[in-house]
Amino acid sequence: MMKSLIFSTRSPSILSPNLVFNPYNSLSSVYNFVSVKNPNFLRGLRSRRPSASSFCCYSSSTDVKGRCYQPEGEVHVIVGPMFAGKTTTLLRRIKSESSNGRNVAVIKSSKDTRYALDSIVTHDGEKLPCWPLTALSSFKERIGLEAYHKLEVIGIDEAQFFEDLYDFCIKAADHDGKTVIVAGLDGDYLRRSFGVLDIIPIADSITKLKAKCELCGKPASFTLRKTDETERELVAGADVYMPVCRHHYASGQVVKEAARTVLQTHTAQCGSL
Ligand SMILES: Nc1ncnc2c1ncn2[C@@H]1O[C@H](COP(=O)(O)OP(=O)(O)O)[C@@H](O)[C@H]1O
Ligand SMILES: Cc1cn([C@H]2C[C@H](O)[C@@H](COP(=O)(O)O)O2)c(=O)[nH]c1=O
Repeated sequence: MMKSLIFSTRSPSILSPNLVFNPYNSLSSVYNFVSVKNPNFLRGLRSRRPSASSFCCYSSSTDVKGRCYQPEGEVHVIVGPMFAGKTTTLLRRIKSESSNGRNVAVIKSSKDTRYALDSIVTHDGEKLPCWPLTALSSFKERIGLEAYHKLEVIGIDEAQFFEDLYDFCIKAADHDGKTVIVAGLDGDYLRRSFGVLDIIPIADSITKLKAKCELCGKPASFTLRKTDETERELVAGADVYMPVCRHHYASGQVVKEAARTVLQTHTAQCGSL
């Protein structure tokens, strides 16, 4: 069973498998108890000023005086090559939002099976429970409508693998008032746009992180695939990929090309014997 998918860094007292109490919540008691499918659901609304005094709409929240308002959504994007700290940054931002009393949930592409199925895991082993999904469109149904409405921050990791990223972010931020924090690769191993760039026009902030070039130690903005596989999507880690600087990306591609030519010539020669 899926566990701990909406969470807080504070320890909640779980009253029943479906009912969780957040002792840190300072708002009226009506907000303290939330029944959801997930046992680790935790309430906590950050005090936010209502953008309009009293209207109720599809995904409204309620302020301390019980007035309905539509919170303003945001989209924040974290990109960079592999090993740059994208997941680490996402994880910290989510933890910080949670510590500030906001309801958070994290999603990752179910294609990423490298370290764990239902957690986002950094290359250093830090982890956080998440919803592994094939499509973002299924999130609302999976989490349940009530829990979705109460959610304030949604983190998305391995975002390059979601085809419906743009539509989801528009809906979540513009219509449902969620803060969406997206982490993923901006470019593939050929340095071609890898999906996440689609949401730049709807983003409030963009952070491009750098890794460390594995060949010279300089800042690395690109991911070099060490193997000969040519499919775009190839889930793997340091066995297949390495972060490199511009110089070593270019020379790495040249070396790969030369190796391929040598191999092809050799195969052809063997075949003609
Ligand atoms: N070649 C490597 N193999 C394994 N871990 C690495 C390598 N290069 C850097 N790291 C570690 O990975 C961390 C970043 O992990 P993570 O946040 O999961 O990155 P990203 O999500 O951008 O791939 C770095 O702080 C570093 O300690
Ligand atoms: C460059 C590149 C990467 N991938 C895959 C490899 C990994 O499974 C993820 C990226 O993981 P990270 O959290 O950023 O380390 O994406 C791919 O499928 N195709 C590529 O070109």
